[in-house]
Amino acid sequence: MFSFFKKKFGAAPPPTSAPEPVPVVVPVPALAPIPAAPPDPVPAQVAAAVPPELVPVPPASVPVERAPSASHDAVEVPAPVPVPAVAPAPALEPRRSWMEKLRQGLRKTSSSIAQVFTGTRIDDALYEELEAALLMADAGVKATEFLLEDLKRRVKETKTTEPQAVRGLLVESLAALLKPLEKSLAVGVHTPTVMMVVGVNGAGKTTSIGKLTRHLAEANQKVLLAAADTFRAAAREQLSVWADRTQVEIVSQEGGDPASVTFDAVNAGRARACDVVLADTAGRLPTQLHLMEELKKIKRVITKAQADAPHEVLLVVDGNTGQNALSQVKSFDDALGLTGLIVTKLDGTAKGGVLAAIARERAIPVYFIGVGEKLEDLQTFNAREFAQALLE
Ligand SMILES: Nc1nc2c(ncn2[C@@H]2O[C@H](COP(=O)(O)OP(=O)(O)OP(=O)(O)O)[C@@H](O)[C@H]2O)c(=O)[nH]1
Repeated sequence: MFSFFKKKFGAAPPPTSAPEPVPVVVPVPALAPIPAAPPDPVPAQVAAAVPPELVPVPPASVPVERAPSASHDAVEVPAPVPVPAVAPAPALEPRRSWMEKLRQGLRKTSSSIAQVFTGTRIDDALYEELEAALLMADAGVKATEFLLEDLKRRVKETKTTEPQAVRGLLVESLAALLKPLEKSLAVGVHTPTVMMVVGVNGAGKTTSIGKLTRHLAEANQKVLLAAADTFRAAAREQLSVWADRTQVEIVSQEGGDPASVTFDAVNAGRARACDVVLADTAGRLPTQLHLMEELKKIKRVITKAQADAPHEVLLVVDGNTGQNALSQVKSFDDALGLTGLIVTKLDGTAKGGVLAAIARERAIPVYFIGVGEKLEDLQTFNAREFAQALLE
């Protein structure tokens, strides 16, 4: 069973519309393995509709896991004791296969960097080659400068003399640079947690929402999807397919105002006691100012439906676009105030260095990275794993 975030309740929330934020979130930093078999028996018609790589899940009405709670009208609510999340048994095999996928996906980026360390001496030529390789990998000037400085310091401090050992030190430098991007997506503090997902056309928004919904449903979260891409029928259909597969509800409307669809969805999510409302928006370029205004309107309207929402504004970026992805991060962040990123399509890219550029120039948490179209190809971001996959 997946549990990359877990809710722990110290007490049941009061039945009013302004609940105290009693729930404590204990995020688990890494994804547990994908189960090889469905955890529960599922109706035949559901099983038949699900493609082989997906495991059917029980309906979304599965009760949310809550700790035994105090009485509703108890005046003194004991402070919730932060209970360590029940970490899944170390799932070495699946995580290892994820590392293999990541390594494979980043091979185009990593092979040119690996070349740098094939010589016998640590000299200016090595650092110059490394600089060129990092720039070619779209790490950007600032991150490249930072990494070179940091690496030279480590080489000096450790009195390293072997080029291959320098490679190991670069893993340390890169892992340290990327570390601030590492953060778990948490749900459970707000009911529902409202997430708005934005990005340019084809970045992988709908696919990522589908995968994320699946992970959430697996963690017994009741999810409602808002198809706020009201222009493209195919986008709504694509989201409906994911909703069917994951047995979650969807609010969708043909040709309507995306803000009003989202407003209805958030209200429905509140009325139906959903844990998460995920709004898929239409793809747009940051230069299409009227469409960026539309996104701002969707965000404002979400706040009207639920005063403290949206809790997450997630940008999905195509990692294969390198420095372009960085400029998207900056533009969408300036317009909307992003809370997290999902970086897709890191499979087969020569531009995997872009995460370093993001870390150095606009360090917005990367909740997930994607290396393919299958469910298991979207996983939590781990700085050290990424650095190792890229450089070792
Ligand atoms: N190789 C690869 N393909 C991916 C990944 N994530 C998504 N895709 C594919 O990218 C294509 C576009 O994905 P969508 O989810 O439709 O993108 P979108 O951002 O919702 O697109 P619009 O609705 O047009 O804005 C699909 O064919 C996905 O299967 C990934 O990590 N790797």
